[in-house]
Amino acid sequence: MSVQVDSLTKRYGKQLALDGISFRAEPGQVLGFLGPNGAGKTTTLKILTGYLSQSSGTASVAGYDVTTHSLAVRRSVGYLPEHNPLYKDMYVREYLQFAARANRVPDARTRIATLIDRTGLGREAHKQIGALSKGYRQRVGLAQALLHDPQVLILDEPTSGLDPNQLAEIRTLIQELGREKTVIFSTHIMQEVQAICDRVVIIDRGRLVADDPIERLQRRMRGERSLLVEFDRSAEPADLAQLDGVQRISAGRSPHTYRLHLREGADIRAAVFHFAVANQLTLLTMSPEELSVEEVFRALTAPG
Ligand SMILES: Nc1ncnc2c1ncn2[C@@H]1O[C@H](COP(=O)(O)OP(=O)(O)OP(=O)(O)O)[C@@H](O)[C@H]1O
Repeated sequence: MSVQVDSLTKRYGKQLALDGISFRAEPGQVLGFLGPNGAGKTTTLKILTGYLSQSSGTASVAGYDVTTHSLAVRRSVGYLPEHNPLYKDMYVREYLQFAARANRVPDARTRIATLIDRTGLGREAHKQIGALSKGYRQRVGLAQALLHDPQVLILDEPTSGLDPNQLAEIRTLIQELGREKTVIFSTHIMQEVQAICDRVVIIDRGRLVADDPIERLQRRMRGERSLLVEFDRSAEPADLAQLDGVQRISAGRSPHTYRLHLREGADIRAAVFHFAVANQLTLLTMSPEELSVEEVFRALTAPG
């Protein structure tokens, strides 16, 4: 197991920012670390990279405890912080050479050339960092995080503020990196998690609310599955609610459209058809709806 977190808590003065979270991440996996603003994502990632100490609980990276073996942890982990601090007046190549020296990266020249290519920095590599767009600065941060070829890559909101093209490229890169390394990245963009993660950990107000493979998370919420039906005329919602397997009814967006919220495993398609015939209605649409990861996330992290 390359990342192991057990009952981690963190207090900032009186505030409990992390309230006993535990999770694991394995090599060859992209783990999405999801949560609304202030959930505790950055706090967790800083503890994992040895930049912050926990109040209680344990965490280890590549088999090294973050408290007792922080140097070995830093050697095993590549970290892209949320506000990627770069020296703006340095040139890209110069900056990476400087970072490589600081980390005693062997054969730095070749390594830097490989990473400039890998992170798509080629066209911009001759520029000063201050002259780069946000997306290219993120690439410099990624290249830096990868310099010492770490087993574990920890990226704090690596895609925030990128345009759609840059977003697609960085996501592809993260996915590729996930094949060889353990990648943990934080985001509050649900579609991103759906697009590139194998697994998702969701935290909310310092507590873990889900830790599942993407498909399992969706399956877990299937108790809330619904069927959208549309007739040519109004139906009586109270009669529809009588159908076996229906938990409740809500109105659809267009007239004569109803959303039937179903019990887990219920299949009521035939019953809806018979209902239409018995009530002399014409059935125009019948479509099953499944919750997206976004809806699952909202359901799990709703205030209150
Ligand atoms: N240095 C600090 N001192 C006091 N409170 C802090 C400190 N850092 C974070 N917090 C608080 O701890 C909680 C968790 O913050 P954290 O930055 O880990 O959340 P996050 O999930 O990364 O949020 P975001 O998505 O907004 O970046 C927040 O309520 C925040 O205000």
